[in-house]
Amino acid sequence: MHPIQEKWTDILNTIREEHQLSDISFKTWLETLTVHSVEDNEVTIVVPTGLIGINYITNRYLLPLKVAISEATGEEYEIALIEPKDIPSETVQAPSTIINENVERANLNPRYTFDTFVVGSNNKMAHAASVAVAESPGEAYNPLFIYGGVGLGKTHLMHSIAHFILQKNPETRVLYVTSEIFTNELIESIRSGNNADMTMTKFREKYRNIDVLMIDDIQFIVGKESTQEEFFHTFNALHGAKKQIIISSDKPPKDMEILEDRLRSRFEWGLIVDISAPDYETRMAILKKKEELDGYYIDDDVIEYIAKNVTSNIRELEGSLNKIMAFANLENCEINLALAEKVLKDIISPDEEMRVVTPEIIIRTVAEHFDLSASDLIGNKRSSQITYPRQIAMYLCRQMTDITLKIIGDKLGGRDHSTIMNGIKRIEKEVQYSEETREVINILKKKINPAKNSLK
Ligand SMILES: Nc1ncnc2c1ncn2[C@@H]1O[C@H](COP(=O)(O)OP(=O)(O)OP(=O)(O)O)[C@@H](O)[C@H]1O
Repeated sequence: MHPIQEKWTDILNTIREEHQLSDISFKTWLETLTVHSVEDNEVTIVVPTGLIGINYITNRYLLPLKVAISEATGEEYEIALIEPKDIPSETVQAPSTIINENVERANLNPRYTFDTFVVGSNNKMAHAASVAVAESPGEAYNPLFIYGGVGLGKTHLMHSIAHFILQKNPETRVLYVTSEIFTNELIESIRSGNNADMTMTKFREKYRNIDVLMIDDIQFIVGKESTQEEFFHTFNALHGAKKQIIISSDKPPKDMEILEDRLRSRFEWGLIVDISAPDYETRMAILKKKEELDGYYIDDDVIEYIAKNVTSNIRELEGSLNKIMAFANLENCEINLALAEKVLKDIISPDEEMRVVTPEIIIRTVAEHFDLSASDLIGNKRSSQITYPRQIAMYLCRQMTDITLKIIGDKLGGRDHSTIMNGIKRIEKEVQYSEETREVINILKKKINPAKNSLK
């Protein structure tokens, strides 16, 4: 073993001490580095966070690394940073996170910290980019645009960034809002003139007088002209003043069809990272983390059963575990595989005979999937959070049952057949161009009729 490899931990710890690195910085950027080889005075170091990590380390830690290596060995070395994919035989540890116990802020979920975020192959880049932004808001990547499917951890990452920034500097003005809140406040300020709690001046003060703006689920401003217009000016004001902007969405800017081009191009100025569905190992790790955080003890076969069968949505993965715990508490019974199978039979039932699919099953399943109630879908509310699931229900009723448009309309709150037709057409179109919608449809079909629609 080369002396640099022997002394590697000490070299990293020297940098940590001399530069007074926080635990999260150290664990994300340095502790995960491994020395691949040392040849002709060049040290090749593997960076598990890929290109994001390589850029970040080059800017921040290259010199400290050179100095620490030269202090430890008495010789000067050049450094080459490579991605793990360039050394296929190497296994590299994923970056981990730290305990960060004391952060609790209004509007932020206290549990959504880097510490409780499990890093896996599905979110490694998004996590690394988030840590980089948390460490140097307004400098590293601006805006940071995080996209991915439903319930995959975008909000969790955004809150983690906010907690981290506030913990390091409690004076920082961090604002986290959903795009729905942004839109509602804008509407209120326009509608109410100067007599309201939220006048236009107050609205602009609120959104422009801050250091970090986080807008969750930006897809909901698509198609809303005045919201896009105001957001465009908010964006420019903040970005021009080097304030950090973090945006989440269910799809990348290029796939947001009716987004104004000038906004799309701004979203593409910084860094765009995605979060995909977790693999089996990550699902296991997330369940174990939850078990640890909630102080449960659950047999591995139960955890494995959930991880194997609930594959595409982390909210649902956690929900499955919660459901089992709640049932066991209520019934005061032991948590075992048989109980898990019983409690989760609506979600997971691979061996079940093909069930008869009814519109009621479809409506209930779609509502649950989107965290709504069946009466939301049947009712008259027309917000996009409800319209989209309602149209999905129309589409699935058409696809999975033999009933007529008229009966689908009756089941969905007495809607007429042209409304149903339009809803079905919209989803048919989305299925063609949106991978996201295709995925949602697949998941729902599997939930509605697991025996017929198995997912990988
Ligand atoms: N990598 C992870 N480690 C631990 N928990 C996770 C991870 N990813 C997601 N979760 C958990 O899954 C749940 C859903 O995550 P979150 O709300 O962040 O998803 P989202 O992508 O914002 O969803 P939506 O598209 O509905 O807004 C949360 O309870 C979150 O803590």
